Amino acid sequence: MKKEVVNIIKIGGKTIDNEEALAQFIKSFYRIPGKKILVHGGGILANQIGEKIGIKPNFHEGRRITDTETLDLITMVYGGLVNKKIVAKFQAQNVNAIGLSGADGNLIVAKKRAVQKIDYGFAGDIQKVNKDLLINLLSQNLTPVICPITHDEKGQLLNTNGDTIAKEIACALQAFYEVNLWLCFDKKGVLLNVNDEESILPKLNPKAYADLLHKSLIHDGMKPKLENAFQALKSGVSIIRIGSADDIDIAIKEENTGTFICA
Ligand SMILES: Nc1ncnc2c1ncn2[C@@H]1O[C@H](COP(=O)(O)OP(=O)(O)O)[C@@H](O)[C@H]1O
Ligand SMILES: CC(=O)N[C@@H](CCC(=O)OP(=O)(O)O)C(=O)O
Repeated sequence: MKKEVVNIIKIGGKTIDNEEALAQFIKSFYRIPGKKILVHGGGILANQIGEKIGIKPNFHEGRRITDTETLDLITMVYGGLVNKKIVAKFQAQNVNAIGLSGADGNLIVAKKRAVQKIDYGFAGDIQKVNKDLLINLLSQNLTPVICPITHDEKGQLLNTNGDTIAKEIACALQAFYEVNLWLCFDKKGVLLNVNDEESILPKLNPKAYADLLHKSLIHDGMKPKLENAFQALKSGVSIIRIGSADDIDIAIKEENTGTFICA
């Protein structure tokens, strides 16, 4: 029997930080047919608000190092400001959205990352996704809007990369739905030259990715994004695309846009 489609879309900090881009994205999201889940980041806003109150951002290979103060900051920014603003904007479009962190409904259980070469602080590695909760919410025509915060079931909140959350949700749901995973960011796709928007790679397979890594053409947040995309591919997620949140309208019309992740 053909499975129903669920679109899992992640938007990043640069879309959230731009009122116009966010409004446009929300309008386009409304037009995507079928069931939908939105995962959002908010890294830029967390950096900006942090700077104002004396909390400096600290990253290693695109992943934030999260001390106690930073954890409080990101809980307020991702779980409060960003999540609730997006939910309200959806309600204005008649999309009945429900905002969740990984602690709500025990949605995402994670383990604090063990200190190895780098101490990432309160960063969570996902152990379990409550797929039954998501299936239940989707069946009631609710649209989950998920912020990048997880918990350890012992009362500790943890910071988890938004692309990783979207990937883990995609993997957890792929046995029940035909999952389309869209990792949206500020550029048109994976670029051969990060300074040239026209150098977009329409397709990327693991071998070509290894080659790009070897040539140091992938850095910052693109590294975790692509690692997540290839893990989703391995787990059997049907369609994985990396592209601009501005181009989601084109993508809905089935026109080629962004970078397709393929085997
Ligand atoms: N080869 C590449 N193609 C496109 N972007 C790249 C590439 N290598 C590094 N990047 C950088 O990665 C960024 C995306 O990662 P990130 O900022 O974490 O995204 P987001 O927070 O929007 O999900 C891009 O804005 C770009 O600066
Ligand atoms: C552990 C880790 O890196 N967490 C990310 C979560 C937010 C995120 O993914 O936001 P963007 O998509 O806007 O980058 C962070 O705090 O930056």
